Amino acid sequence: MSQSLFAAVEMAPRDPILGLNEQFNADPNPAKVNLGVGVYYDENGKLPLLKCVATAEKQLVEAAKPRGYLPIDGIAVYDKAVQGLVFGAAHEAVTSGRIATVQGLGGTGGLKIGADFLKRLNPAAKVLISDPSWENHRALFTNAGFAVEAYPYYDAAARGIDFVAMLAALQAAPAGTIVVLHACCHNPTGYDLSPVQWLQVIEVLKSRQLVPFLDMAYQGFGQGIAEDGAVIERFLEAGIDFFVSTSFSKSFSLYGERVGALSVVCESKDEAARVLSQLKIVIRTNYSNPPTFGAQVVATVLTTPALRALWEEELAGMRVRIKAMRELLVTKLKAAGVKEDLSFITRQQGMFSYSGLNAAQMQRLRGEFGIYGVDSGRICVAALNEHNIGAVAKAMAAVV
Ligand SMILES: Cc1ncc(COP(=O)(O)O)c(C=O)c1O
Repeated sequence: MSQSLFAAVEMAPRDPILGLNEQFNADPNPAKVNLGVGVYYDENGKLPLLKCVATAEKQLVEAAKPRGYLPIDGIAVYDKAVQGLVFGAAHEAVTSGRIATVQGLGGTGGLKIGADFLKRLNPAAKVLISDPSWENHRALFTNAGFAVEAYPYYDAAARGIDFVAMLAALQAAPAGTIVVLHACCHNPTGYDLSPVQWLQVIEVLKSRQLVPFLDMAYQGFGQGIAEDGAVIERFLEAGIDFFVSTSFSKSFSLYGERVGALSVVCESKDEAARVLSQLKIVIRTNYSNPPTFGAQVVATVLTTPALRALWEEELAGMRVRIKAMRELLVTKLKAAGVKEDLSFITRQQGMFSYSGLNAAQMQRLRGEFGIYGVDSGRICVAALNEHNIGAVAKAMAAVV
C-alpha cells in the first residue's frame, strides 16, 4: 500500500489562547472563570449586543439591502467611514485621497493584508514587534515570510515600559524595518506610551526611515475614541508613510462578523491609487472579496449621527465598567491580604492586566481554582464582574 499523503504531518502546537479556551470548556468546575480570551463581557458575563448594532442590523434587514455587491470594486461606504473614524473625515490626508483603505477580516485580516503587501514591496525587510506583544503578531508576520525580532517594551521591575531600551532598539534598526506598534491599550501589558514618548518614537521612525505599522485593536477602550486616536494624528503631522490596521471586534462587540480594515497613508493620491490596486490583488488572490454584512452594520453606525452618538455612549459604558473592575480588583486583593503595591492595575489601559503572576502561579489558578488566565500572567479584566471578582481575588491572593 502506498504511504498516506499526510503520514508525515505533525500535530501543530495549540494556539495558547484558543487552547486555553478548549481546556476551560472541558473543565467541569461550576465556579470556573475564563479570563484568558480577550473578549469584552458585560456585567453578567455575557457578550453584549450593542444597541447601535442591533438598530443598524434591523435597518439593513428591513431595507432588504442587496448582498450581491462586491466591496473590492471601488471605495465602498465602509472604507470611507473607517477613514473618517481613524483619520478624521476632514483631514487633508483623507480629503486629498492620500490614504488607501480596504476592509479586512477583523484586525487580523488588516494586519495580514498589510504584511503580504509589504513582503512584495520589500522582501528583505525585518519586522520588529514589542517584547512582549499580542502572540499572533510574531506568527502572522513570520507566516508572511518575514524575519521577526522584538524591541524591548515591558519592564517587569518598574511595572511599566523600558522606554530608553525601546528607543535605542529603534535607533539601531536598519532603514526599511517594519515596526509594529500598539496604537493604544497595549496587549498584553496594558502599558501605553505617553504623548511625549510617542513624539520621540515618531521622530526616530522618521529619521531612521522605518516603516510604522500601527495596530489599533482597542480604539475607545483607553481614554476615549478621540483620545486613543490622537496618536494617528501625530503620525499624520509627522508627514511619514505608515500603516494602520483597525479592528471592530471589541469596539462593536462583533467578533463573529470579522470586521476590520487596513489603511495605508501615502504621499500622494496617485501613490494611494497604486497601493490600493496592489492591496486588492492581495485580497483577490486570498478570498476574492470580504463579506459585507458586518461592514455595512459598522458603516451604518459610523455614518448615522444618532447611531454614532449611541455607539460612543455604549463604548464609554464598556470603558467605565472595565475601569471600575480594575479598582474593585485592587480593593478585593487588598482585602484578601495582598500587601504589595497594586496601583499598577489601575494605571494599565484597556481590557488586560499583566498581573505579574508567573506561569506556575497561573497554572495553580487554573488547576486549583478553575480561574483561567494566560501563562504569561495576562488576565482579561473585561471578563470580571460583580459575581466572579471576589472568587478571582481570593484565588489570586492564595497563589501569590
Ligand atoms: C493587539 C491586537 N491586534 C489585533 C487583534 C485582532 O483583532 P480581530 O479579532 O479583529 O482580528 C487583537 C485581538 O485580540 C489584538 O489584541
